[in-house]
Amino acid sequence: MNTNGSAASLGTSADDRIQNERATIDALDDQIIESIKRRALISRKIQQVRAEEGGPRLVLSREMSVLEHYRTGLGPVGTDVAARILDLCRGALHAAFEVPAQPAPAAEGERRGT
Ligand SMILES: C=C(O[C@@H]1C=C(C(=O)O)C=C[C@H]1O)C(=O)O
Repeated sequence: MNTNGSAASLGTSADDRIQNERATIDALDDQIIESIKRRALISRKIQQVRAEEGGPRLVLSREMSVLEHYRTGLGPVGTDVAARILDLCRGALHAAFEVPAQPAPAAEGERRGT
């Protein structure tokens, strides 16, 4: 098995083409990752503004139109993609990237050593 995932050895030009295309894929993946992070930050700002005004953090009707947007763009699988992205924007991404790992505060009895 070579680095291109093929047991047969490919010609140099095929190898080069694959490496070039993979560089493009990696660059596109970087853009997708950055876009998801940026989306999550903006989504969180909107959720915070609404919460500060006493509203709900999440709005189902808006989420339905986001799902529909992805379904229109990507077909049925777009709904799954959108669902995962919405999930990340509800907090999973912030939890993974921004909340420093801290030990849970000690319970009352533990602090007193009782
Ligand atoms: C960002 C918003 O708030 C929440 C997050 C959404 C999102 O990440 O797209 C959509 C609806 C809301 O549940 C919004 O209302 O636009």
